[in-house]
Amino acid sequence: MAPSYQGDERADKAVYVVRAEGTFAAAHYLASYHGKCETLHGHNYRVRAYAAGRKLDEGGMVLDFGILKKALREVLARLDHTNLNDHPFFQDNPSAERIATYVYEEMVKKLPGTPIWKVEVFETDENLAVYLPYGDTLPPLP
Ligand SMILES: Nc1nc2c(c(=O)[nH]1)N=C([C@H](O)[C@H](O)COP(=O)(O)OP(=O)(O)OP(=O)(O)O)CN2
Ligand SMILES: [Zn+2]
Repeated sequence: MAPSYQGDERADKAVYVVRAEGTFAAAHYLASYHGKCETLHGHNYRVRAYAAGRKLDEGGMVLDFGILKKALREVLARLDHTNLNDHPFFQDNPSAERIATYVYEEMVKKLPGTPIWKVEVFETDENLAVYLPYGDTLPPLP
């Protein structure tokens, strides 16, 4: 059955979003921070990556969850049980924001051409950083 909006202006704007989630455990400290986070400690990070698209394939999918999940888990596996301060990308301040940026950059390398909309990094259940590479717009969608 055709979507109910077919033929009106929403047909050009409608977007599908799919999300994958993964976790990793890592140590870090924030070298430029003045407080308890400047000493070495650890987190169980939860990371969500979102991909977007306007069109569904013949299987009715914008992107197979499995493809997104595999890429995310491969990226997170490289961070799991490491000291994030050893990783040059984080410049001795592995904030949740920098981790979100890193995950985005690595996801784009693994899934070229797949529009990654945003990456969320939960340091704890309460502490969340979000990276929106295209700000308040969507990435270019095919
Ligand atoms: N914008 C950001 N702020 C902070 C980050 C960050 O990545 N981005 N990170 C930290 C520290 O990593 C710290 O471990 C977590 O912060 P904080 O909430 O202060 O500490 P707790 O999780 O232990 O929470 P309590 O409420 O104090 O128990 C700091 N800021
Ligand atoms: Zn921390």
